[in-house]
Amino acid sequence: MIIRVAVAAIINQDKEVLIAKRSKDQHQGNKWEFPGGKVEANETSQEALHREIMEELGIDIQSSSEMTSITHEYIEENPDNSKTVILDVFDVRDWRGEPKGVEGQPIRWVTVSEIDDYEFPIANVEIVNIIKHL
Ligand SMILES: Nc1nc2c([nH]c(=O)n2[C@H]2C[C@H](O)[C@@H](COP(=O)(O)OP(=O)(O)OP(=O)(O)O)O2)c(=O)[nH]1
Ligand SMILES: [Mg+2]
Repeated sequence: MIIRVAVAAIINQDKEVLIAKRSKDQHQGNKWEFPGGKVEANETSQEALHREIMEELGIDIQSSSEMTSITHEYIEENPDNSKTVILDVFDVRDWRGEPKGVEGQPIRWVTVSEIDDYEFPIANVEIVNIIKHL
């Protein structure tokens, strides 16, 4: 199974990035993530980004730019559970509203020097690296 995911690196004026905690029942549960979700059929990644970020954080993205795209294969013990994710990552600096964990998920603004204190899915290594060098 291959799934495309739209992901936001939301960065504020203090250069902090917004992270959210995945629930224990989700794939890669209990890890921190950059908010986002699956791209649906008949939707571009950028459209999915705007939709998911409104659903998850209640904010309206005003503009976003492509940051990177990462393909990663998660291999599970049960091969039926293995999946390849394509993470289309966007740099987001401009939005309307105040982010909230709309789905009850903990959210945090973290600085580049704090980011290594959080555990992310392995596919996120390159994203974290890019953010550190912005
Ligand atoms: N949102 C997000 N997903 C990530 C990141 N890193 C990473 O490997 N993933 C993986 C985990 C999941 O397999 C997939 C994203 O799915 P998701 O669970 O966020 O999708 P969704 O918001 O549509 O939610 P759901 O209702 O299906 O749970 O991508 C990340 O930083 N953010
Ligand atoms: Mg999601």
